[in-house]
Amino acid sequence: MSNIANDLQNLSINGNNAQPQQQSRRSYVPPHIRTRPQQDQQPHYQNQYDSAPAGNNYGGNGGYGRFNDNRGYNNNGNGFGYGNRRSNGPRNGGYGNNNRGYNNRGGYQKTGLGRFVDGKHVPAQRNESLEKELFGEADDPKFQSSGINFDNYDEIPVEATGDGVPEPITTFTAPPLEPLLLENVQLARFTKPTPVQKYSIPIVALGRDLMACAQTGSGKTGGFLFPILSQSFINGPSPVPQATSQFSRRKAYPTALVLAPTRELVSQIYDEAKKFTYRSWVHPTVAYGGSDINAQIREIERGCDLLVATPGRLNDLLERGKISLANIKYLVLDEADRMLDMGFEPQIRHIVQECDMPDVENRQTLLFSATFPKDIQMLASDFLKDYIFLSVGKVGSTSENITQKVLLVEDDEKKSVLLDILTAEENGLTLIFVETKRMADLLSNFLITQDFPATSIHGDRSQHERERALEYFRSGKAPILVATAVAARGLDIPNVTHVINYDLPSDIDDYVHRIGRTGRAGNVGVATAFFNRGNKNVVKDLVEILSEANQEVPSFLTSIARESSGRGGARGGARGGRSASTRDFRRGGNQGGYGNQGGSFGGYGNQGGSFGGYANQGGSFGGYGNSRGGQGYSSYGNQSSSNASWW
Ligand SMILES: Nc1ncnc2c1ncn2[C@@H]1O[C@H](COP(=O)(O)OP(=O)(O)OP(=O)(O)O)[C@@H](O)[C@H]1O
Repeated sequence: MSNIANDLQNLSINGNNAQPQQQSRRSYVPPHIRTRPQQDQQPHYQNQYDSAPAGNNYGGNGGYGRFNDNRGYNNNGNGFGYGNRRSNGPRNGGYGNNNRGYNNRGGYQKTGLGRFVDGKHVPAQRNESLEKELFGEADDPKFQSSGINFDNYDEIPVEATGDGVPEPITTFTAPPLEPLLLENVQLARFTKPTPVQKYSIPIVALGRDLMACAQTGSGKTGGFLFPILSQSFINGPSPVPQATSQFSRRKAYPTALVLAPTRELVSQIYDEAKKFTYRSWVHPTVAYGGSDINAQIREIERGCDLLVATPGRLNDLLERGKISLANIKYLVLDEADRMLDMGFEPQIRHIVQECDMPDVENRQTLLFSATFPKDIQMLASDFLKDYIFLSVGKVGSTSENITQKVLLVEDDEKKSVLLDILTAEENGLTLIFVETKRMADLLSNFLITQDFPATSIHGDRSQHERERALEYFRSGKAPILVATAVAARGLDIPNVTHVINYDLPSDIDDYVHRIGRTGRAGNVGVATAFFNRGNKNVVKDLVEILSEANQEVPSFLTSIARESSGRGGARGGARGGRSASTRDFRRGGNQGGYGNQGGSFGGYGNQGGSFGGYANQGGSFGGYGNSRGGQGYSSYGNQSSSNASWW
């Protein structure tokens, strides 16, 4: 075995054993804390545990934004934060004393934070090294740069439905964007908005709720970050409720909450948030499971205006009283269809409806995804008020920047076909999706023994191993990553040139998200799927997806699709078929389909009743209501929660 293969084998599976001793003894440091410049960490640590230094010691620290503000800590007179609390010193400030909430709280400022003074946003000084860290330099391969087809996004038809849809913007300008946000967008080298951004910016500025569906890799993250940050920079922080106890003083009151399904995705959104909040008063924070909660709590206590979190970890923080949602103005569900399917829906409902978040009328709710099955759209209406539905291209469609190939490969031939493909690969990163965690391990080990530099990511690996696998993949040290569905959504890794569906997923929407890891930001990519009769359940949808994106549909696929619909048994799109979920469900003209949807939902719960069965069950909206509360729905829930464990 080659050296690199040896190396990678050590890294690949259960890498703990293979770790050099020295490294394994080091305690785990979450990635968002790892990259913090040294000068940042030191004062904070002291500040938190030692007795507080005099306020003005900090005042001189250029670049620390609010420290220089006489109205901030210094003015409150009590020195800083926690040290002070411990020593029971007089604690002035407190919450609600002024409108700058967090300024009174911590004692620590991250480099580059600005202030909001007398109704005006005062950005912090520029900081060259931080800028370089956040935005890189032109052509830096670590950062995704837009590809040759970026301008083609303009040709994708956009449909915005709902009352009073505002005109989209066509360029990034201030106004309507707040000037600092515009500067940060320029630092990120974004020259013009993608379609979803063109619409979301004025929609959010108008105070409207939004359900936005746009193709993978077409800038949805900016689609929610830009308008929320722009509005926040303009409006400043909300006053923080008066503290009722010593403990509640340490609670964070974020203005914006972004929820996403995986740890890696929240981490990535947080990195984006760091770029676009650069020099602003908005302090982004991240919280996700699998890493030290106390470190996250300390971060949160330093200030948390925009929180990016996975639902499980957020619930934990809410239970511990570390976060209050009472000040939330903006709630975002990224990958919203996943967040509202039965794996996550109870947790989301708890966070949104059973804690202290303002109700739907008193917050703005933004849902984003590349896919929005109709049943999920219906469920989502519970969380939205008079919203605008935005679809860029056909809902759930794939980007034409991805060349899709489907090969007929029997299970026992998969390994050898895969080796052929990988041998022919020249450069770029290859992401291989399998259905089970076990298979992810087996296949990555197999590839390593064949001298292919591979690693794997799945839910049974520790957070440390998951992050290391991604890091090795991103950097090209292990240009082959074998993954379960945990890597299917949202991840934005530059230079992924090939996605291989070694095992096809059973839900076509998962296919859409998986192949969307390539062909992003106007770049091109290839997606290859291994198909055999075991995948009949997705054949119809697959044919539809390929045709919609002007891809070649192999003849074997058409005939298997014909066979399947002839028998009436195999139908893709477990939740109503693609044709039933391609637009705003509120739009009339297909009430019948709506009824059918209800039926099919129940059918799905029953795990694959025949098409005839669906038709019989459907036909009324009441059917949907019944299935939601009844057998069908809970079966569906089980299915999805098991999803969470197999990814
Ligand atoms: N206006 C823009 N100009 C250039 N690049 C952009 C622009 N907006 C976003 N990008 C880049 O496009 C890439 C994809 O964006 P993003 O991750 O937001 O896609 P997405 O639509 O959320 O995809 P997914 O559905 O997979 O989550 C990112 O690298 C992002 O930096």
